[in-house]
Order: sequence, then C-alpha cells, then structure tokens
Amino acid sequence: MAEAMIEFQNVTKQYQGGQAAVDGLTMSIDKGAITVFVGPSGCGKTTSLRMINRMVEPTSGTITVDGADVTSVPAAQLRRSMGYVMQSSGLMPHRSVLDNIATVPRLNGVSKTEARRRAQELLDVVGLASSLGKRYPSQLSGGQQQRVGVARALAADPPVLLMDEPFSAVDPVVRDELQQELLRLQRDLAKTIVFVTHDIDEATVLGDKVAVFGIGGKLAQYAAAEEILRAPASDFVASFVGRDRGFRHLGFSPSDGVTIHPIRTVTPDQLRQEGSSDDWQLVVDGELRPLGWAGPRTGAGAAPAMVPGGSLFRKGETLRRALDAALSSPSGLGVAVDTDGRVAGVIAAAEVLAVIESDRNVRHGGL
Ligand SMILES: Nc1ncnc2c1ncn2[C@@H]1O[C@H](COP(=O)(O)OP(=O)(O)OP(=O)(O)O)[C@@H](O)[C@H]1O
Repeated sequence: MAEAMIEFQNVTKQYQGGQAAVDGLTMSIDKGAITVFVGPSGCGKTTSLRMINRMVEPTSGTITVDGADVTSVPAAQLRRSMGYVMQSSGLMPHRSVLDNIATVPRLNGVSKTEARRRAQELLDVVGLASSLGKRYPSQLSGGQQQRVGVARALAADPPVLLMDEPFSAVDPVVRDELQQELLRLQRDLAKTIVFVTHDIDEATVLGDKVAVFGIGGKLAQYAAAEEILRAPASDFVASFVGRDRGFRHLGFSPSDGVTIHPIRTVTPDQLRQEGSSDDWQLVVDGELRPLGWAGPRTGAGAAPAMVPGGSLFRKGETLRRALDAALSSPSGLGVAVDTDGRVAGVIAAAEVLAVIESDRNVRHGGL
C-alpha cells in the first residue's frame, strides 16, 4: 500500500453565515503521487486544498502532513514549505521572471546569486528558454506564465505541491502541453501533488487518484481514475463524469491488439512529379515525419492537394489515442509514429473498434 503524506481527519469548514463548504472530510493522500480534487463549482475543492497549507483554517478536524499536525507549525513557515500554483500565475509584475522564481529561496535565506542560479536551472526544467529569465511576466504568454508559476513553486524543492486550477486559463492545446509536461516532471521529481480542477478529463489524465467532491463539500468518490470511469459510486458521480465516460475509459486501455500496417509514403517532390493516385497518399518529409495526406485523383490534370493529417498515434499509447488518430485522419487511416516521430505505419478505425469490442467481451465475460 502507498504511504500516506497528507491526512484529513473529519475536517469541516464553515464560513461565516453559510452552510459547510467542506463537510466531514476524511481522506489520505499518497506520498509521491498526484491526487486530483474534482467536482462542480462551489463544492469545496479550493477550500480543502487551502486548508493543507493553512491559507484557510478548518472549523474542526485535523490535517497532518508527513505525520505532523499542520497547526504545530507557524502558518507562514508552513506555507513556504509547500509549493503553491494558482490559476492566474500570481507572479509579481514588477519583478523579472528569474526574481519571481527565486522568491521563496530568498525568503528562506538563500543568497541572491545562488537563488538566481537555481532559478535559471528551473527555467529549463519547466521547458522555458533561459533568455526568458530577464523578461517581466506581462511579456510572456499565458502558458509561459503558468510554467514560471510551476518553476517558482518548485524553487525551494518542497515535497508537497498544491496546484489550484493551474492550467484552466490557457487554451486547450497549451493546456494539453502543460499537462504532459507536468507528468514528465513528476516522473523525475515524484512530489506529492494535490491538484484542483473542475475538468474531469484533466483529472483522469493527471490523477493517480481522483477525489470527486459533491454538493455541500462532501467527498462523493475517491479512487483511481480508471475505477471512477468504470464504476461511478453514485448517480451524482456518473452524471459528473459524463455520458462519454466509456470513451474516456479507453484512455486506460492498452492498444497492444491494434495492428500497425505498412504504408507507402511520398515526399512533396515525388507528389509533384507523380501526381495523385486513386488512393490517399501519406506525405512525409525527408526524415519520414508525416506532413499530411494527398487526396485521391478527382479529375484529369487536377493538381494533388495536401490536407493536414489528424492526431498521431505513438506505439504503446492507449486505445483512446489509437481511435482518435484513426477517426481524425482524412484518409480514415491513423498515422502511427515511432519515438522519433517517424512514420511506423497506419491503423484502421474498424480494426481499433474490433479490439475495443473484444476487450469489452473479455471484461464482461463473453457476449
Ligand atoms: N472566503 C469565503 N467566505 C465565505 N464563503 C466562502 C469563502 N470561500 C469560499 N466560500 C464558499 O465555500 C464554498 C466552497 O468554495 P470553494 O472555493 O472551496 O469551492 P470550489 O469547489 O473550489 O469551487 P470553484 O471551482 O468555483 O473554485 C462555496 O459555496 C463558496 O461560496
């Protein structure tokens, strides 16, 4: 069993004059894992998160971090001992990116030179060019600011990272990148991360465990993401997770049974010389990286037009990625690539669906 890092014991928070924002919360958060708090607006996710570092004090109950009651440590000291990332990056506008990242180490007494040197390293860790360190926050994109927010939270190398909707203000493509980056970081750092979101997709992508909060600040289900999708504990959880939970569940199914077929590819030069054919042709660059698809011949002399491809499937990814690649491709064939991004072959939607169907039969014990 995983070791507990943070424990809530019968924690309730009642703001003045209102009903309970968090009601009798008891849960144990695993060390070195990502735990996601998810649920509709107003169900107490942020309040629960903030009680961990005492930005909010519970009305009753106890919270321990690494075995110690959080009230045994002065609040300011406790706060500095945990990384905190919020939705608006919360950066100080008149300080450079490097100085923003260096804030907590400076407060902890680290010299300016050393704190800046560490900040410079952290830019690289979160995937930012070192030249950005001299800029001010307003000179960065929203996604870059969030990366700086993550770097700042990591600066003092805290064991616990609290993240409150850190990626919800950026567009979906950037959000996807930031999520993948966080997972990559976490593979190296193995922090205890508590992550708040209202987006079930984000929760299932990131969470080793997911806590679904319900109306009135009660914990509705707490389990591995896969289990929440497969077996919602109540009608509330089922409706929150959504009718497409079966599709989301594919995000946990291996794609081993999907066949990758060889395919003939053409370069843009070959396409110009040879023209269209009767079938879709996969266009690649000199390194075999996919550029798009050329449509089949439509009439005599018509110049072959290239259309962008769909999403790519990397060998070893899940059935969800496989199905998405096949369905989003204009040719009906999903492009599979190897770890270097070179074409490895194609996958057919009908075959992916057949694998999904046979998995389902195995899980449900036959037809
Ligand atoms: N400082 C406060 N004073 C009074 N009530 C508050 C305060 N902060 C939060 N609340 C109330 O407590 C409840 C839970 O709020 P909380 O922010 O924890 O929910 P949440 O699930 O994080 O919601 P959201 O996703 O909208 O941020 C809400 O009803 C909210 O109005």
